[in-house]
Amino acid sequence: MELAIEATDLVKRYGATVALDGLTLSVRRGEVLGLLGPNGAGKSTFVECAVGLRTPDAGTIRTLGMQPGRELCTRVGVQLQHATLPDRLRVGEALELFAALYPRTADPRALLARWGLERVREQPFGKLSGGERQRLFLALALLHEPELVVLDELTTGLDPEARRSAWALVRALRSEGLTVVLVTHDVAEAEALCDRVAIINRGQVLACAPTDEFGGLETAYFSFVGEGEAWPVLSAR
Ligand SMILES: Nc1ncnc2c1ncn2[C@@H]1O[C@H](COP(=O)(O)OP(=O)(O)OP(=O)(O)O)[C@@H](O)[C@H]1O
Repeated sequence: MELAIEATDLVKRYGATVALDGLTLSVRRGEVLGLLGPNGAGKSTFVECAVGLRTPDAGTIRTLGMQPGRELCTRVGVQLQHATLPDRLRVGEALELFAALYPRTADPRALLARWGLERVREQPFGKLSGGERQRLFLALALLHEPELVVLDELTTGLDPEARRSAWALVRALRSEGLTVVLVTHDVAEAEALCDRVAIINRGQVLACAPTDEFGGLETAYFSFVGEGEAWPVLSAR
């Protein structure tokens, strides 16, 4: 079976914090793989290592058959959790700017149409809604027609309608044969979109299986991860 990402015994430390603690995980070509785990589990660190934005301290990782690095950037699209753009940059300008970085791209106008961004083409980034920003980052991640796309908390902060349309977009990418790594906190989202799910905690993969084999992902998630810290119950009054 062809693998899009193959990581073995990855370790990544930030000072005293161990973000990845011997993480082993494979992503198959053409699948939507969900990475599910609590805050600080190491999900973002893993995808950053996979696309070459961070270098692991130990272990091995290959993405699309290559050592992650600069050469990967034409083959991988990334929508990162904390991505931002200058407030005054217009949507159309952002696409043109990014298009200039790649030797070959999709037609930016077609992308604007596909992601419902034509109406806000002249809008500066700072004036876009949360959903429009997410769609712009998706369009930018797909501009160079990558083989693998990493979506880190794609739907966080989106209203239910925008979330539904983001889900439809992920399904469309899958049907086009792209490999998608979807980082999420949302069990329902993982259940709805992912072929397989990896449950990650404390820098390790606790379970990785086809989504329907978990027999109720939410129950499985809590049995692997635990209930976590209890939050104080706030009075409604
Ligand atoms: N640049 C950094 N410097 C120091 N510590 C970091 C850095 N990035 C991440 N960490 C720490 O590494 C651990 C893993 O973080 P990471 O962002 O990979 O987790 P995550 O699963 O993506 O979390 P979240 O769901 O909250 O985004 C956390 O303890 C985090 O505080």
